[in-house]
Amino acid sequence: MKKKMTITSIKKSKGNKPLVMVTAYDALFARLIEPSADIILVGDSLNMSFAGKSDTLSATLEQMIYHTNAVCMGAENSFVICDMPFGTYVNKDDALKNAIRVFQETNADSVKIEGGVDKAEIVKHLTSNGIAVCGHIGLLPQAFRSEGGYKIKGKTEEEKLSLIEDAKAIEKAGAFCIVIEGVKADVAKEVAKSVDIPLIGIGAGVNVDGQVLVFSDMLGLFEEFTPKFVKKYLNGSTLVKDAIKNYKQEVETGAFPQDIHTY
Ligand SMILES: Nc1nc(=O)c2c([nH]1)NC[C@@H]1CN(c3ccc(C(=O)N[C@@H](CCC(=O)O)C(=O)O)cc3)CN21
Ligand SMILES: CC(C)C(=O)C(=O)O
Ligand SMILES: [Mg+2]
Repeated sequence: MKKKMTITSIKKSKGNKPLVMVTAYDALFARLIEPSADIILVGDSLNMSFAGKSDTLSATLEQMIYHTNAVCMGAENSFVICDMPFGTYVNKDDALKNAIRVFQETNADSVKIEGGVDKAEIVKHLTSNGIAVCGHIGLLPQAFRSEGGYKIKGKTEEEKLSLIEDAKAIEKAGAFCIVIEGVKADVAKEVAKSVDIPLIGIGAGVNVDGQVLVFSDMLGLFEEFTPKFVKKYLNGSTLVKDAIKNYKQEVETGAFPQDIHTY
């Protein structure tokens, strides 16, 4: 059986072994992902990939708690991180109240918060009250509407310096790791070198301390869009559609059910 990672072992992995993070939204997939993943992220991307919405902004705390419970049921030996959804950490009191709900109502090991220098005080308030926090810097999906799209970061010297400041501020606030999303690879490499906690990349190149992908993207199940950073390790949608088509044919021709499926 797999040994569950801890805050300490995750921190120690920096410079030793890349961390493997995958999202999951339910017990079924969490169980399939658990053997290979170091960390399972219950991402608010579930609002798109599970609930069919066009961005993450309308995900609710109740939804995140529901899905986190399902994931924890399927992956009892995995370190589980629950994304704090949009609007649930606008100030430190709200953030703590809502993160405590996640800790009391699920078995999550940590929460994730989007933002850098501007969120450092909130991160500090959570970590000093017993909530382990994973940061998230660079492209922030919850800023989709305010920024008018998903914008790759680190394209200017100014952006590079501000990413380094973000990482340092989140580290100083007590976070044990940081997701860095949609950042030029050479810049992400420098950001990773500027802190002692692991930086887990998504669309941030290979010179970081780990990688995260959305499971439905990497399994080729999500057809709405495919960011450049996604590699499809399975032709999921083709396999599923072909299987259902096969079932349809067998139902319509009477080839299914056979004797072995019949009482
Ligand atoms: N299924 C899924 N996968 C994800 O990776 C993901 C979600 N959902 N939902 C939340 C956010 C949104 N993410 C996204 C979505 C789109 C792009 C995208 O279209 N990127 C463009 C580049 C944009 C630019 O150049 O500024 C691309 O071509 O990759 C990136 C990240 C990452 N997250
Ligand atoms: C893309 C990952 C890092 C995420 O935040 C999510 O799945 O919601
Ligand atoms: Mg997210």
